[in-house]
Amino acid sequence: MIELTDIAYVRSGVADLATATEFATSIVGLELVDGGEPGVAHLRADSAHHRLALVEGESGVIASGFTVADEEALAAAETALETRGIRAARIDPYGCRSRRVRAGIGFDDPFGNRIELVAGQHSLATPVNYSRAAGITEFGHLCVDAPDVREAYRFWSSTFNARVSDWIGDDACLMRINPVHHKLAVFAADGPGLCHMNFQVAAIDDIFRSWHFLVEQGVEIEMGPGRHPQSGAVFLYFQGPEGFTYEYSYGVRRIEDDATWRPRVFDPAERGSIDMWLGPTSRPTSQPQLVTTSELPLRKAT
Ligand SMILES: CC(C)C(=O)/C=C/C(C(=O)O)=C(/O)C(=O)O
Ligand SMILES: [Fe+2]
Repeated sequence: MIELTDIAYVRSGVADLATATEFATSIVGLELVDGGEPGVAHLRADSAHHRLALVEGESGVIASGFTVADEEALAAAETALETRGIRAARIDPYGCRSRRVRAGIGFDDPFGNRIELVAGQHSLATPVNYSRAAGITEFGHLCVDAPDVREAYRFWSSTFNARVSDWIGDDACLMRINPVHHKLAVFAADGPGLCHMNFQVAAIDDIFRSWHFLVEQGVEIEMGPGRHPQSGAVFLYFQGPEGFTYEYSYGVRRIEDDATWRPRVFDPAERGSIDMWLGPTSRPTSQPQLVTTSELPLRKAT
């Protein structure tokens, strides 16, 4: 069993880096960190060096990153994956520098989502200089796509320390790797992709303040404000450039007593199973998975 200690980052390919970066800063509120790497924008949300890396090139998600404890754990994970017939490749030194990690490996999950495990993710000591007062406190969760959500859960729970917190029928599986209700979700879709990337905000007021701001800016609101009955979080989903969906949420449930938690199965046909406030619901737009890692050639960091 491979122990994931946290979610690390999302790496996304964008055809128009300037527009995607402008959106991630001025609209979402992330800080643009000077990564010293032409063609890559590193966006910070919390103490980690970055949580979102936008890489100029083909449009689509490149990888979803998770941390493991250290380099020994990473080597053990590589062996464990290979034992299961999953070929994991080391991320080269330039790739590690770009990701601000000491070491990492990449592999495809059974549905074609590119997953990276990393050790030694860099932190920054200075407070985050948010580009807009959106109230962001941290990278909350990420959500990938798969055609068979139950099979995806079998993969995540048998390979990693991921446990289901709740199901939305066979449409979604919400998984935890620590007491937070979910750090990883899998949504049903025809193929692999990134359904959305979530940032937690400090207060319910931040959700509603951002809602007005986003509407004023002409941003497409995909869903919300509403409240998910699974995590109890108040949410707002909105669409960034090139089909990248962002979510803000506030008030996610923590499952402190792991042993007694029983996952619930919500019926997606029930009005209210997605939004307890009964607002209009829609499935967030996904960014498709890039089949080839088209971010190459990686340029040498200065
Ligand atoms: C939009 C999906 C179907 C949904 O309802 C997701 C639930 C939650 C939650 O309970 O907080 C998420 O944020 C999520 O899985 O992304
Ligand atoms: Fe979410």
